[in-house]
Amino acid sequence: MNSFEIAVLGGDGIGPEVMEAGLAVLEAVDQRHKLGLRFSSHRAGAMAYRDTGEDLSEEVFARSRDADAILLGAMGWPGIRRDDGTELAPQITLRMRLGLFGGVRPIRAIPGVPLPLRDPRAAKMDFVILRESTEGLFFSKDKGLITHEMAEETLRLTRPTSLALARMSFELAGERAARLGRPGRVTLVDKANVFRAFAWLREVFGEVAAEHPGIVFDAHYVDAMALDLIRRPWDFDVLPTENMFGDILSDLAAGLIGGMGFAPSADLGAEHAVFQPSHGTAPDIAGKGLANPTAMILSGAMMLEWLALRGGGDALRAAAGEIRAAVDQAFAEGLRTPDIGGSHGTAEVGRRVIAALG
Ligand SMILES: NC(=O)C1=CN([C@@H]2O[C@H](COP(=O)(O)OP(=O)(O)OC[C@H]3O[C@@H](n4cnc5c(N)ncnc54)[C@H](O)[C@@H]3O)[C@@H](O)[C@H]2O)C=CC1
Ligand SMILES: CC(C)CC(=O)C(=O)O
Ligand SMILES: [Mg+2]
Repeated sequence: MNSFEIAVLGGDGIGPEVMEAGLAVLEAVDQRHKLGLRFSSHRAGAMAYRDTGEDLSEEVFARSRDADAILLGAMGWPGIRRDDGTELAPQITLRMRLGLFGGVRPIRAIPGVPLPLRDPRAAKMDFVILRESTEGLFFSKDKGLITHEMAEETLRLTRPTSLALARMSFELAGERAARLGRPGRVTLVDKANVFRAFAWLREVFGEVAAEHPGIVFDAHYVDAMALDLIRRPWDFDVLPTENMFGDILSDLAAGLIGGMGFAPSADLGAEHAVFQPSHGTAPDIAGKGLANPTAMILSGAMMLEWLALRGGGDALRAAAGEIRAAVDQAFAEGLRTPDIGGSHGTAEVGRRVIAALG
């Protein structure tokens, strides 16, 4: 029987709250399908830093690196800062140290969840932001030149990472085209009208596009994309983009499907992967049992699919599909979290999704 060691980093604020519901769902599918999931929890984040002086100790890093996959809640807390004034962000450290360049952030309208856009086509929204997560403007983290007179941060793109991102984009578009029965399309989101780095990135993507003639390739400026994600989000498929652009657009896109509580993510590298909601620690609702754990639950499903691709077998893929179907069914049957005007709290979401698993 397979056995998968999953490192669990609940983190801060609503992180551990949504993690509890996410783990309950994973344990339920594990029991049914005998997936061999073994969870070990570790402390990391802003509160760990406050209490121990380390936000991600070498020991926790090593246990996470050596696990088959990492589940992360959310980390950081506005009041807990480093000496330079920035917040603790061990999730960025994990992305950088484990080479998790591919930030996969799917945006899918869940049937029954009220959407802010009134156009009926909004119910068909199903696209993926592919946020490069180790370079771009975030490359400059802790390296910026800050003096009394100026502050300078640097955006860097490298050829190996850009090629890897392009390949991931076209592979994802190919898989989605086969699954959704529609032509695949990769739309690079950049600012090539102003920065040569992005004109260069278009060329790198063009090289990979030439190897995938069945997939449409085009590019869109990021400011226009912010507009079009509000105006016609149903027209898009796979949207690779630079780290900072992806960070911003993925929150905007989460707003299109009901809020941060519905937006899962996976940070993928060649060897390692972190699965976490796109949201943060939500200090405004932390500790009240109000957080919507759907994003965490769906991130767990993404983890099962990734383990399946790494030789884990079809049971994992089936379990991921069951989780997604159970989430859809629970909302279709009236589950309503506080972020969409309902009153069903974090634990209730977990219970209803588990009940919908059948
Ligand atoms: N990956 C991570 O661990 C991330 C960590 N952060 C950190 O989290 C802290 C708070 O950041 P914010 O800018 O407030 O972003 P946030 O994502 O925590 O919250 C933004 C808004 O979305 C709501 N929200 C977020 N998750 C929700 C959920 N599951 N259910 C219902 N509502 C939800 C919050 O209540 C808030 O109104 C900061 O310290 C930030 O650095 C922020 C983003 C991602
Ligand atoms: C600390 C942040 C960079 C995390 C974040 O906003 C994200 O992962 O989207
Ligand atoms: Mg973000």
